[in-house]
Formats: sequence, C-alpha cells, structure tokens
Amino acid sequence: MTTRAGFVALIGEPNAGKSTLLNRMVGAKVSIVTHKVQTTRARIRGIAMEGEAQIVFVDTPGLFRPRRRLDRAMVKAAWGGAADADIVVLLIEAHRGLTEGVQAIVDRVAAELPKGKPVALAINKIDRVKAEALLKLTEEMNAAYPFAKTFMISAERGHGVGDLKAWLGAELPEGTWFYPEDQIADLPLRMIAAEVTREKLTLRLHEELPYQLTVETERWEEKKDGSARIDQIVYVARAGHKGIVLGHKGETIKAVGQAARAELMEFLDRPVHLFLQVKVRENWQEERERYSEMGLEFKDGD
Ligand SMILES: Nc1nc2c(ncn2[C@@H]2O[C@H](COP(=O)(O)OP(=O)(O)OP(=O)(O)O)[C@@H](O)[C@H]2O)c(=O)[nH]1
Repeated sequence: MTTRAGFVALIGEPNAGKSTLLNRMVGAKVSIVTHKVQTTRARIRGIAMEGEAQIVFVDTPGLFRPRRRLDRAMVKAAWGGAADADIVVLLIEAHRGLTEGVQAIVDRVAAELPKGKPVALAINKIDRVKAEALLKLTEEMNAAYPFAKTFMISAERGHGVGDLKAWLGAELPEGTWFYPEDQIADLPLRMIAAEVTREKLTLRLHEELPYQLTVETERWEEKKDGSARIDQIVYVARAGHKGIVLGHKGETIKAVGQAARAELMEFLDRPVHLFLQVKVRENWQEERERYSEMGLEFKDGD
C-alpha cells in the first residue's frame, strides 16, 4: 500500500478560524495554547491521518504585522515555514471577503512562495453568508491568485472539512510517515507541554534569548497515583546562555518550572512533576533536519 506524508501550513488572518479547523481535522484540542500568538515559532500544530496519508499541520505564527526587529525575524521564519510545507492552505472568512489583510497575504504568497507550490483556498464561516456572495467571493479570490483548489467550509459546523482533508491527503507526496501511528495520540500533549515551558522562558527572559532556545519533552510518564512525570530539556545555543537560563542560584529556571508546572496542572487537571534540564547544543541552529522536520528552516543570518 502506498503511504503518503507531508507538511501542510495553514495561513490566514487572525480569527480566520485556524484553530477551529485544526481541532476538527486533528480531532483533539491541540491548539489550546496557541492563541498567545507572538510567543510562538513555527511548529507542529497537529497531525491527522487520512487513509494512508499522514498530514502534519505546521503553524506559521507571526506571519504578519512585524513591529519590532524580533518580529521581523519571526515573519521571515514563518514564511520559511510556509515555503517548506508541501501544501499551503489560505483560510479566509466568507463574510469579510477579500479584505486588505487577505490581499496582503495573497501578495506575499505570490512573492515569497516557490512557483508550483500548491496553495489551496478555504473559505470559512460559510454559515454566515448566502450562496451568491460565496460564488462572487470565489471568483474574486481566484482572479487574485491561481489557487490549486477552492473549498467552502464551516470549521465550526464541520461542513466541507472532510473534503479538504481528503484532498490534502491525496495531494501529499508519497513517502513513509514521520510518526508511528500509535505515537500521534500523545505527541500533541508533549508538544503543548514543551510550548508551555518555552512560553514561560520567553516571558522570563524577555527578548534576550527566546530565539536561541528550544524545549523538548524527553519523557512523559503516567504514574499510578494519577499524576504525570514530565522531563524536559531546554536546549541553548551557547555555554554562556546556560547561566542566563539557570539564573543566580538557579532562580530563573526554578521560577520557570513553577510557572510551567502550574499551567500544566491546570491544563491536564491532575498533579504534575516537571523536571527541567538545561543543555548546550552548539549546533542547534545548524540542525536543519530538525527544522525541516518542523517545516521550518533557519538560514544563516536569521
Ligand atoms: N460562524 C462561524 N464561526 C466560526 C467558524 N469557524 C470558526 N469560527 C469562530 O471564529 C473565531 C476565531 O476562530 P479561531 O479558530 O480561534 O481562529 P484563529 O484563526 O485560530 O485565530 P488566531 O489564533 O487569532 O489566529 C472563533 O470565535 C470561532 O468560534 C465557522 O465556520 N463559522
């Protein structure tokens, strides 16, 4: 049997319904922490199986409205994420139509994405408009950009979502799955847990380091007493950064751990034992394979 696997980047204006759509396609509330838009970097938002195809959804946060230097770097990285994805889906809101924001995204898509990259259009919230308006918008959008396909959906009610998912599955390149099917179930939790810690680090360290560190959940153990033991590693790019992350007498990492643990307990609704370790991984930025796995690649100078 032919298996398929690949990355899909979901892009669109804030509020377009990306989280709602993802939750529907992935079938779990995986995007719980993602509304804190500006603290996130492109990463896996969820994984869905569609027949023999494994669809890995990547997030491209901070795609628009760069304000500070850091944000500009993030926008660049986000477009890198979209460019690396096998398929891009632009999600727009039916009742708002071709807004200035949507036009700006379309312009960027045309300018930044490699030619031939399939970009599908998903017109969301169709429950809010009449059929004629929808047809007009479809024409208008397809005049603005040669979309590979147009879908009319309601992420909230589920209309058309199955068609979109089936199309994505069929369009992905042939290849082996990135994740064993039985691991997909707890993968989002591991990623959410890592994201929570990364967010606390970002809050604590302000703009000093966040770009150069990453958090990975190494181990997740369900204890008999109903609690969860979570082991995470914070990777920093340079030996000098380790001290900053640890803080004086380990105060910084301790505060980060406490804050992350509190949020995880609330999210998981049970006791959590969180263990954080800080390690130096000098070639962190060069580990391209890792990034391409996330649908994101850092280039020199970013
Ligand atoms: N009427 C209607 N509302 C929808 C539909 N899909 C999503 N929404 C609503 O649109 C709002 C935004 O949805 P989200 O999924 O949070 O949007 P998002 O694109 O992830 O937003 P950001 O995280 O800000 O980028 C929510 O209030 C949803 O309930 C739909 O099909 N119909």
